[in-house]
Amino acid sequence: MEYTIILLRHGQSEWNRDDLFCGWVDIPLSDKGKQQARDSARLIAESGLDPKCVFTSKLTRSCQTANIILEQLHREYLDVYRSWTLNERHYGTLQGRSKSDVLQELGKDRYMFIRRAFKGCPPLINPESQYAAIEDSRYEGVPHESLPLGESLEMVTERLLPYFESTIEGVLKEQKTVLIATHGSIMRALVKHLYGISEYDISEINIPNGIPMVIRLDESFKVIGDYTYLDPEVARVEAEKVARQGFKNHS
Ligand SMILES: O=C(O)[C@H](O)COP(=O)(O)O
Repeated sequence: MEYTIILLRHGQSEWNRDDLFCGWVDIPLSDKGKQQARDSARLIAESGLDPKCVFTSKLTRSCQTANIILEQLHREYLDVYRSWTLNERHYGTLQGRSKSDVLQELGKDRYMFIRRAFKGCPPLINPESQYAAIEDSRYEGVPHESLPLGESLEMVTERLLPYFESTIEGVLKEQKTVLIATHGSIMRALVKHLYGISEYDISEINIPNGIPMVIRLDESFKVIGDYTYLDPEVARVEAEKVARQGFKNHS
């Protein structure tokens, strides 16, 4: 028995386009992001993969990405599961700030430590701030102390894995192929966990918007081979652009 996860970072959001830290702020897809979602659907259809259900975060950009794909695949009837544990990492006080301003203020080492080190955590935001983004009816029922005010990739991993192991693995067992439309930090946390990537090596991995990644698992949910992108060349170029965000002439 083999299981397949199609793992996808949402299409470009308006704040990705404008180079702002986004995190839990609920920003929609840009026009380019909507096109990337349509392109993802085409790549999935061409690959012959046939997802039987979908997971998204509670953030609009991941829901929009999944909706566009389901529409393009004529699969709008599929079950969709949404969880806050698939949200982007909370970027604390950096949410809403320009990446190049933060780079200038903190310097390259600190900026890259916060963005990419496994234990790099942004300064926690005041829950009263307009950009804290946790006081929202979509998080009703989530214990208040579970909602983050700033997270490292390590903290993201701690909130993601219980959901992955309890819910996603259970659904995978029944459905065999699932699509997870989510965020860059969730993808980094998941590939680190599944492929046993070191803390050092994960800091070098950047995830492009809107290019499906395929992960194959055996019956005990161990990975088979390496992960692949459905468009490896575009994924490589776009991942490099993500790495350079905030730096001059990054795009
Ligand atoms: O939340 C954000 O700003 C991005 O989606 C992820 O940003 P990063 O690539 O700087 O971690």
